[in-house]
Amino acid sequence: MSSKKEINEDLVNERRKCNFNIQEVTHIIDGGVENTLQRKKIEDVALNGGASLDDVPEECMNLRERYENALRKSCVYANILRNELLEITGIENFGTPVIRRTGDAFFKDISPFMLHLGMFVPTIMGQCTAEQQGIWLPKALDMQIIGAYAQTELGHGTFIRGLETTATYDPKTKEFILYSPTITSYKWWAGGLGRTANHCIVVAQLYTQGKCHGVHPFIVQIRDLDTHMPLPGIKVGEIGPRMGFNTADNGFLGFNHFRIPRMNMMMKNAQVLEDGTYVKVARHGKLTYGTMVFVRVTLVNEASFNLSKAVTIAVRYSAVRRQSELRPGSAEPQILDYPTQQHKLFICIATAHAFQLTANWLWHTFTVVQAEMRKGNIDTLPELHALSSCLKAVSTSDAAACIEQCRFACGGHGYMMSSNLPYLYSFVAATRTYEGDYTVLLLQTARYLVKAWEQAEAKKIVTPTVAYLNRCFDTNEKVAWTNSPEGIIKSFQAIAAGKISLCVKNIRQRIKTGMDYEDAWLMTTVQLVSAAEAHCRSMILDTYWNEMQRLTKTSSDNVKMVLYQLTTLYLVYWALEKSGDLLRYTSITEGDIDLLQKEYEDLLVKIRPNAVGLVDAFDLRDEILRSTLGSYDGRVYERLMEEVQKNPLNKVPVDPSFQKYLKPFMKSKI
Ligand SMILES: CC/C=C\C/C=C\C/C=C\C/C=C\C/C=C\C/C=C\CCC(=O)SCCNC(=O)CCNC(=O)[C@H](O)C(C)(C)COP(=O)(O)OP(=O)(O)OC[C@H]1O[C@@H](n2cnc3c(N)ncnc32)[C@H](O)[C@@H]1OP(=O)(O)O
Ligand SMILES: Cc1cc2nc3c(=O)[nH]c(=O)nc-3n(C[C@H](O)[C@H](O)[C@H](O)COP(=O)(O)OP(=O)(O)OC[C@H]3O[C@@H](n4cnc5c(N)ncnc54)[C@H](O)[C@@H]3O)c2cc1C
Repeated sequence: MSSKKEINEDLVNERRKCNFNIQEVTHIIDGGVENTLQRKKIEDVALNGGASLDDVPEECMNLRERYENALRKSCVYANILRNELLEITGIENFGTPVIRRTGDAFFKDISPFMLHLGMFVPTIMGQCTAEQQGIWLPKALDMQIIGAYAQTELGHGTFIRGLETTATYDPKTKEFILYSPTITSYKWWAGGLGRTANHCIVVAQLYTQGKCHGVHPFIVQIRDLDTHMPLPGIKVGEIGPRMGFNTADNGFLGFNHFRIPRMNMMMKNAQVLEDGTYVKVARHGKLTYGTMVFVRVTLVNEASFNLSKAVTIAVRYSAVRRQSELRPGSAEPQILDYPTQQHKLFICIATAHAFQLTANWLWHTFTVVQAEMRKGNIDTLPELHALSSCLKAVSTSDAAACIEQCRFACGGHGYMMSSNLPYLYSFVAATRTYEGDYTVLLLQTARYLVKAWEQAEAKKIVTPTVAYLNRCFDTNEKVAWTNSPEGIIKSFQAIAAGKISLCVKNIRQRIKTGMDYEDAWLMTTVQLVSAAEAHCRSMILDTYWNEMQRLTKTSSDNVKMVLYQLTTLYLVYWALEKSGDLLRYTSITEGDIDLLQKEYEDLLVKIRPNAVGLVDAFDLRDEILRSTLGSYDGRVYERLMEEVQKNPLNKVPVDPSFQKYLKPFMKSKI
């Protein structure tokens, strides 16, 4: 066991073995040297005070204490945000992943301000007119008002058109009347709504001049700004303990004929004039869903970031942990030396890279589409919706699975809250559901793919992300298998095209048997989800491979080599995972699959000496990792012991409950 200041000897050796320049890889992950410098500057400012601010671990507090503690820290952090960080990032990057990253140093669970920054502010920016932004945005950025995003109801989350809350315009008073007509119409789940927010965005069915115009967003004050009491006509509270997010005060909200001024309707995309006339401004009906698209785009980055934390913890721990013996009497190996452990972990490093590069690419696409829409061109929105839907679904789902694998890789200690792995898992598990459930979003992408297939069939040129359909359309034969990165990507495109084609065929066959289109679609949805997933995987593989090629063009040879190995590992891993599909849609043989397996195992051996270097390259400060198992110095056992001292149960040698329950119980029966 190392002394307090020393770095664990095994980790020292691992770092000595690393044969590439770690900083170079950090710059690639960050998207350039400038970004790394900016990130470090932000981290230095935000974490200047040591960040955690907790004497007792969050997990040792009761629900109320946890909330109060999270709110206390949120105020400290928000002060740094508004007084110092906003100046560094600029308003357009407020709430960027970099800020989100420093936030994690303050909260193991979630800040009650997260939705204010993550959705309330972006919705004001995206859904308000310039005049409305002038009113709300400065107050929101300065946090004079604190908001939530209340869309989901007790009865409906996925099906937004089915929301029941009504906003009825009254031209006499020039107000909207908000009403919750049923128990299922109560807003449910909104983060920050239960105890913290004094305002929220409410998505409600708009009625004017006796007609319903569908769901629209409104900005609503729900609590008095001085007393924080709910305003008359508002019923608000916390929904209760959940798997994670326990400090986010997710809330419920009901309206009893609650009035708001006309101008509180967010009017960028549609307006209600003083006399009650409804005017549609936007050229696309779904622009009111804009905040969701934005958050889905950022969630791909979240998936990568959280996974990079989990795998940093698990790889460092696996270098420190020794277990079993390979031969009788031999020294216990580091568990990282077991190929099965490498199999669990190296794919997680590669996945974090794949999602990071895909997230950067998606963010770029998002900004291009936004710029086009500002010019009045909405043609690229459907493609962005299809892309962000499937990438959000697959990245959050894979990240959750990988984080759980990192926990498995840490054995019993990984189950400790102090490892931070359970927190990471519960956070990322929620991202698979919120902002659009996994299956539901893949089905949105499937709609787009079926249409694209029909266009390809009509010999029309389809959009760039589905361009492979034009190429694959005429191929009746299986695609020729070649074992190369390009060959694997092409094969995945063939799988996607094959699955989409089969879906279209099955839908048409079902219609021929007398089903209407909706039923034929419904009966094909299991295959449609699979087709959308295949399309998404082909895109991730393609983006990861091509972006890594581009980004390493000027890198040193060893960096090129290790990143090539990692990218190839990712491609080969997925080829093996989907070998059934490859057998179906390409000319791959059993012998080829054996070769792939051998290549995969060889790659594990090659990557092994650089494993710790690769996770060090994520450059995650200990304050951000917040893990007894994953710190840079590898003092795992000392930290686990230190944590025990902080446990309130250990403050007295005999717990008072002994006299109260245990002793009488033991004496009660002879
Ligand atoms: C101190 C603080 C510290 C740190 C904080 C700092 C910073 C924080 C920054 C980042 C944090 C990161 C992330 C976290 C942030 C917030 C997230 C937290 C919590 C989650 C909040 C929520 O969950 S909010 C609720 C979200 N709800 C949903 O997502 C609902 C899902 N359902 C839908 O999206 C839709 O209903 C639907 C897509 C399922 C279907 O809609 P609808 O029925 O209306 O449509 P149709 O099926 O009929 O389709 C019609 C056509 O419309 C197209 N369509 C659908 N949606 C869109 C869209 N969004 N854009 C464009 N087009 C769309 C559809 O494809 C159809 O087209 P056709 O051509 O085929 O007809
Ligand atoms: C931690 C957390 C935080 C949240 N924060 C917020 C917030 O701040 N604001 C807010 O408004 N909401 C919030 N939500 C709500 C969240 O957006 C919804 O829970 C989510 O969109 C899923 O909707 P649902 O709960 O209605 O699930 P459901 O739609 O009821 O899904 C249940 C099951 O039915 C399936 N299903 C549903 N529809 C279909 C379909 N058409 N085809 C096939 N299968 C289908 C789903 O795949 C799923 O398996 C939050 C949720 C969580 C868990």
